Amino acid sequence: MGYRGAMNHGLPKLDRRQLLAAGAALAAAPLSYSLPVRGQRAPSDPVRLGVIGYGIRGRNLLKSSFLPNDGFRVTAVCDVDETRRLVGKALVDERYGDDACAVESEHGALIARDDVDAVVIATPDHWHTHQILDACAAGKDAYCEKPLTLTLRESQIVIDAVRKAGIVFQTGSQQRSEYEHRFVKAAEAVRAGRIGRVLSVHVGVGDAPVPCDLPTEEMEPGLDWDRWLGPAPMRGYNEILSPRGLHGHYPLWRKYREYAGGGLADMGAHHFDIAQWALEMDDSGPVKVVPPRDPSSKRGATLVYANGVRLIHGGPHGATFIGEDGMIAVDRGRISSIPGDILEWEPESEADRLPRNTGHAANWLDRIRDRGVPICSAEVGARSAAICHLMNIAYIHRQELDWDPVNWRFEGNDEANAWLDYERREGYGLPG
Ligand SMILES: NC(=O)C1=CN([C@@H]2O[C@H](COP(=O)(O)OP(=O)(O)OC[C@H]3O[C@@H](n4cnc5c(N)ncnc54)[C@H](OP(=O)(O)O)[C@@H]3O)[C@@H](O)[C@H]2O)C=CC1
Ligand SMILES: O=C1CO[C@H](CO)[C@@H](O)[C@@H]1O
Repeated sequence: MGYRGAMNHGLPKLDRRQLLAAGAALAAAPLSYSLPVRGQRAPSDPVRLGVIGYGIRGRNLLKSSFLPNDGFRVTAVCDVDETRRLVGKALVDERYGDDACAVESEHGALIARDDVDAVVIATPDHWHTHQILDACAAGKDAYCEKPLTLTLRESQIVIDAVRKAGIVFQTGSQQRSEYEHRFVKAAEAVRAGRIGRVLSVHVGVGDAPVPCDLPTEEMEPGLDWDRWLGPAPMRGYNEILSPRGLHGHYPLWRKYREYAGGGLADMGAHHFDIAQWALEMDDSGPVKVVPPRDPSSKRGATLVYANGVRLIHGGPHGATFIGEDGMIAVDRGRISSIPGDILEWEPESEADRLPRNTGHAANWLDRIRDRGVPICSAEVGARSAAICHLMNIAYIHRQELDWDPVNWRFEGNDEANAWLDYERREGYGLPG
């Protein structure tokens, strides 16, 4: 087909008079008219999903959130490991009673598929930003696991890219939607001043990451190790990073700096996220980074907000809010307060209530349908991840730093601005 035909999109040829008449008719058409997106699909049709990364989280998300929800139809699964993508396909096909689920070994091919409207990204953290940027470039809505990014620079870039692409984006920080809304209740109460002026928030999560020093092991066939590494430095395979077979544990790539932010970011992405929400800092962040006084300490790093509130790494698991008039402690299975009646309260107006979603994936689906903003937008996720990165920088570099959450820079410290990102493998540069 020649160039002219390729641009014709199958429309009948019209002469100038017919074109003018068609233009006038369009101008008179109701403003609510919108062109069909991706074929002729109705808004109520199931959203066709492609899943990138079928590890423990990809599997659990499919089983608990996406396959049971008729608003989604999973059409393709991608994993760098052949066994895993085939097992993913089998799970999907069993659910729908057919053999239709496609498998892809490369996420770009999955994103480009015509039968994929939106993607779920459940790969290790070092891949998130690249896969989000590819979803943005294709204009496909995305749900990406936490921590949304691996570096501060990535956070800034992801916010910008998602905004420009106009995709409906949900970060997988499901504490804002699930766990019987305990975190919603805590955030609502802090925001309403139930503990008085907030003094500090203590977040009990794991350690900062360490450089990867694992020995090289022999690899099973069927794994594209080069793609597993992606932007991270080239190194040999090790089963700790990419366990063989269908494992039932959370792999420990989480511990290593090249791929993740340690235990601190792994659960910190959830609990710092709740702190940011309760402090109404979703579109901003702290302005100071303070390392612990003891240079060998693995707890005590502190971020200070412009209003003086201190966010401290350490304390009971979950998030503990200390205010002038009381405290609230919250984790997935518990919520408590001192005095005890702080939580026996309902917001006075609807404006003070935070949403009680039926589920985190369901919230994404609702917003895909009305093209609204999900509860954990890219900015929310990227800024909560940024808290983890700032905390980790406090442990790794042990310097007091001034942070500018608007311009994403350390103020007056060029050395620190070199820590905004890490050295990526060739071919994995970031835009800008
Ligand atoms: N919100 C929550 O509650 C939870 C969130 N998570 C998050 O989910 C993400 C995944 O974690 P988890 O499932 O534990 O990790 P896993 O290592 O179990 O799963 C990741 C999967 O992605 C595959 N993979 C790696 N690189 C690529 C790539 N470029 N393209 C496609 N597939 C790839 C891996 O392959 P291979 O088989 O070779 O390793 C693996 O199968 C993380 O960001 C984690 O923080 C995790 C648990 C719970
Ligand atoms: O919620 C979660 C449960 O634990 C996992 C392993 O630490 C985390 O990765 C995850 O985000």
